[in-house]
Amino acid sequence: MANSPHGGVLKDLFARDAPRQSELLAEAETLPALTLTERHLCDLELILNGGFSPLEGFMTEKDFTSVVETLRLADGALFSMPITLDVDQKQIDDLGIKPGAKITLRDLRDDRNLAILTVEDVYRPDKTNEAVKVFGSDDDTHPGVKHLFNVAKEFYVGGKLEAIQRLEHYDFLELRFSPAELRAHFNKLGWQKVVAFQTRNPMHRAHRELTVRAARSQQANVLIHPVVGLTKPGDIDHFTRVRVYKALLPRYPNGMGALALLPLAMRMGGPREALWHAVIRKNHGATHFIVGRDHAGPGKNKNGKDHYGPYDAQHLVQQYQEELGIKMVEFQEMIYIPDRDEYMPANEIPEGTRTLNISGTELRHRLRTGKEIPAWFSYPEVVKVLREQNPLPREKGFTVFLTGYQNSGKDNIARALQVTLNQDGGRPVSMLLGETVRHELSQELGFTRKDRDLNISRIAFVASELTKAGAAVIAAPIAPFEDARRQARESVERNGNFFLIHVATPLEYCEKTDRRGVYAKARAGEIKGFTGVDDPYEAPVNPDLVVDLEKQNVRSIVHEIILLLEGRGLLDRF
Ligand SMILES: Nc1ncnc2c1ncn2[C@@H]1O[C@H](COP(=O)(O)OS(=O)(=O)O)[C@@H](OP(=O)(O)O)[C@H]1O
Repeated sequence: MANSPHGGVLKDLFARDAPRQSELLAEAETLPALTLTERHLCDLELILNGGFSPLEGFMTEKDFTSVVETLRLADGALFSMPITLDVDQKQIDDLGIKPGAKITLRDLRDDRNLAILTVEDVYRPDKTNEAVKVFGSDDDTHPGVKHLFNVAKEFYVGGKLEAIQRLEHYDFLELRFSPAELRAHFNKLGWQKVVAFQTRNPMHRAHRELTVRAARSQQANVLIHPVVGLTKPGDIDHFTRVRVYKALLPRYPNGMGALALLPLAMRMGGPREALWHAVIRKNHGATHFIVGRDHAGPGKNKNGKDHYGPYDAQHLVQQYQEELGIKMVEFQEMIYIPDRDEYMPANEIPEGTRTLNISGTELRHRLRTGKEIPAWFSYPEVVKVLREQNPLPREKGFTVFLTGYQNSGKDNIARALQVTLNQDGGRPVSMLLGETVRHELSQELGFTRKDRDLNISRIAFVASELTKAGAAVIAAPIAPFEDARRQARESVERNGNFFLIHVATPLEYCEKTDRRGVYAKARAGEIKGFTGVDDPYEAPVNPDLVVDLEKQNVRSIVHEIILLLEGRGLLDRF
């Protein structure tokens, strides 16, 4: 049997309200609707499916104050994290949010109505007190504090919820289990004891050894229960992590491990967060919960010290585990002993034993540079997933952006560069010549500054998307304005390397060698606002390379560009 839910009853509001779904759907259409943020959606999903049992809605002022001050709801049940719905004055006025009113809660991603909230109260929290009591300080280097002060709105709305329909997910559906589903799963498997492991990071061999040991010590099974809602800014995206967990799962002894995803919005609240995590795992049927060193820690504070002591979280969970009815398993750091080719808990290793470790920084370095990641540290199938997510420079796209006067030779350089890159292979090469873009993307645009800027921003958008997809992009518009070129760089650099090449062939030379007679027409006033004649060209301030076709030939210029690309490892073969 799975562990009993916190408070004895699983508050599965989806199940409770399912018989009234059509009625609630119709009612929701008639009510003012509040569009929820990503964070609200995570909280809502876990209130509606019972992950936050015994909650049946967002906290009223009475519950909020009690949780902040005493780690308990007003009725005395343990609950360490405030779960609040924040709104601003305009939303209160526009939607008529007041005690007794009903509000539809809507999904920002697809506009579906998810729940109806019956407002009990609207209150203005003391955020500084909340930060200090919940997170331990008002230092906004803490992501939870930062959210509270900079993102959360001024008022909280408390009240009970009625569930209309589930949030739609499109990724890893087979791994998304509600508490009821997970409990049924454990019961089906006959699992009596389940040790839950919380994580927001990829898992390597040390984590596998640790969880297996934890399970064996309790004669239990393991639930890998990673957070796929919101984690710490800068974390590895959940898509990659879930692929890692899936790759790791077969490495557990036969039938020992299960994997389920938790759509939680973490607050990085250390001890209080650990206790909250334990409640959530109990609601999902776990009997044991692993709490490690610096559990849900947010990192360093403004004085460069950790926000929490390394074992604060363990101490708090320990204090309440009996009352809560879920047993904490302490996470001992697992260290590799090369002479025995095995992992051991840090506190059991005899002094003087040779050990090996790879730090997070070192791992990132090895992934970036393609250096070996040994099998004692991680399984090859896990490393493969991480490598796919950290392509080496030679596997990444880039953009070469040539700017210069009409007939400066930029188009010829672009074509010769295209041939050279095609010869070497490895990536698709995409050309965005000024003329092609004007014909395919910007037919309606003229040559005012506004139109030229819009033309360049379209080129930048396409170049950026192609760069993301791994192509070598060669763009060659006149692009006479610094600002537009800078924005193009910013846009592409979100996805890969950007090289600005100033084709600085002097205007006189461009004009002298113009076989198409375009400059002559511009001089004669037949073309107005022509760059170099009666419209400005701002020379780039920080080009990556300056070339000049009056002094160099196309071949030597292309060679210079190739050297530039090589210098960044983009053309490496090995
Ligand atoms: N007023 C004016 N100023 C500059 N250029 C003009 C103008 N009118 C037409 N053309 C022809 O349009 C081509 C340049 O367009 P671009 O898209 O590269 O210019 S920009 O980057 O948007 O400023 C370029 O053509 P190609 O040389 O065939 O590319 C110009 O000859």
